Amino acid sequence: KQHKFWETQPVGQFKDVGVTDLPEGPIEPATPLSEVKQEPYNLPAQYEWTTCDMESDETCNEVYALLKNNYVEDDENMFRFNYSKEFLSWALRPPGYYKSWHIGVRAKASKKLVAFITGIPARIRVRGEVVKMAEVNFLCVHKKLRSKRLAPVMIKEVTRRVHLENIWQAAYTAGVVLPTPVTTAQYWHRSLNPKKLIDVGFSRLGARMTMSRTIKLYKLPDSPVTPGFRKMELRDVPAVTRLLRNYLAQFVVAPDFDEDDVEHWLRPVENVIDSFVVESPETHEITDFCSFYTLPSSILGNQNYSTLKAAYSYYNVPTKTPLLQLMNDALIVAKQKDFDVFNALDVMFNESFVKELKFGPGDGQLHYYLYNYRLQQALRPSELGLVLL
Ligand SMILES: CCCCCCCCCCCCCC(=O)CSCCNC(=O)CCNC(=O)[C@H](O)C(C)(C)COP(=O)(O)OP(=O)(O)OC[C@H]1O[C@@H](n2cnc3c(N)ncnc32)[C@H](O)[C@@H]1OP(=O)(O)O
Ligand SMILES: CCOC(=O)c1cnc2ccc(OC)cc2c1SCCC#N
Repeated sequence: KQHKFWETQPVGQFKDVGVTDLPEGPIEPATPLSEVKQEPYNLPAQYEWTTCDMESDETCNEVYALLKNNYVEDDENMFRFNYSKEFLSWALRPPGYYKSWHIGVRAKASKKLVAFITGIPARIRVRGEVVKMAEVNFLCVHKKLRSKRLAPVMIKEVTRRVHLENIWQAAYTAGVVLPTPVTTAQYWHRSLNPKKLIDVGFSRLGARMTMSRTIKLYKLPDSPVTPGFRKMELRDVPAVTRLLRNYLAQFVVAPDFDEDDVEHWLRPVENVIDSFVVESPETHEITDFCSFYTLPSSILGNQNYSTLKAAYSYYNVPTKTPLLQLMNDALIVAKQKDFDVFNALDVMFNESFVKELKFGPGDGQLHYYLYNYRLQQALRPSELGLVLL
């Protein structure tokens, strides 16, 4: 397969797969800031760059609408991600974020937003090295402007703006295969509202199964079973940071979260992120943690439903409570909050609970990528401790 753009980029190339004497680490060296292209890349004449101020409600609305109508769909065009405005504001404004990395393209005549790409700063540990990276996400070109080679220009422009901040690596995921995945994860889905999932055509009634039997199969208790299971609060940030840093240390690639990161990424935000701790009733020690984020999808072409309410497993840290029990409590609270499905990737130790908790394997895969950083060999998903939004 010809990758005319990606063959020009400092990423693992398919021709190098299997070559093991290449050194692990940056593929190209950092360059002096004076050598970074100072002016934006050229766009086709009728388009212009714009920086999207995600603190502006109006701009947030434009970004929301572009993604709602033009962002990722599954292969059967059954769903399209419908990130909420408050989710986008949360996802794009972590500690130390750069407005200049929220990049849009407008049609000069209509001023309509027609394309988008974002970066946020992150400290990612790769084996023993903590590397400053950009996490690149929300790459989107309006459906009417596809296959015009706009994406490579968007990617080069975000790369240029990241370079201007003296950052030379990036992390990103995609459903498509590009040069060259560091690992490939599989989605797993746990029905919470089986009737709706069958009605939209995602799930099918099992052989010799009635609807009532299916509903009973996925039934969950009304409340969590773990004593001391409660919503995370601001005062839990130091304890959760300790738990999480210790747990993520066992993975080859993982975020290097400090307390400010934990306060932003893991503190509950209604309709965006839900997180829970287990506080021992005896010692009041925080022993476990679990979290999931809210990412609805538009349901394309169904008479009865327009939106799928999906929860996505985020970071979970079991130390005293078995992971199986902790995740079952996460399912219980997700059901309480009226989610239709609970999704998880087979990263970290997620493989250990999916089957027993009645997840089914998805048919989509999520490929993880590093930009300008070579790993000697691909990872198993269980070696990955990174969840991108
Ligand atoms: C040091 C800092 C570095 C920062 C940068 C790091 C890298 C960040 C990389 C970005 C990470 C984003 C992560 C992220 O956002 C999460 S993955 C979600 C991506 N977005 C969507 O799928 C939304 C719906 N699709 C679209 O909007 C368009 O189809 C897009 C815009 C996807 C492509 O627009 P198009 O009109 O369909 O296509 P052309 O413009 O004609 O361009 C074709 C070229 O684009 C390559 N392509 C296609 N999909 C890609 C994808 N998902 N990543 C990277 N490259 C992708 C493709 O291989 C080909 O190159 P090749 O000829 O070499 O094969
Ligand atoms: C019911 C299970 O499927 C999904 O939750 C879902 C929802 N919306 C999507 C939008 C775009 C999309 O494009 C790949 C997939 C979905 C999926 S399956 C993969 C995500 C997970 N888990």
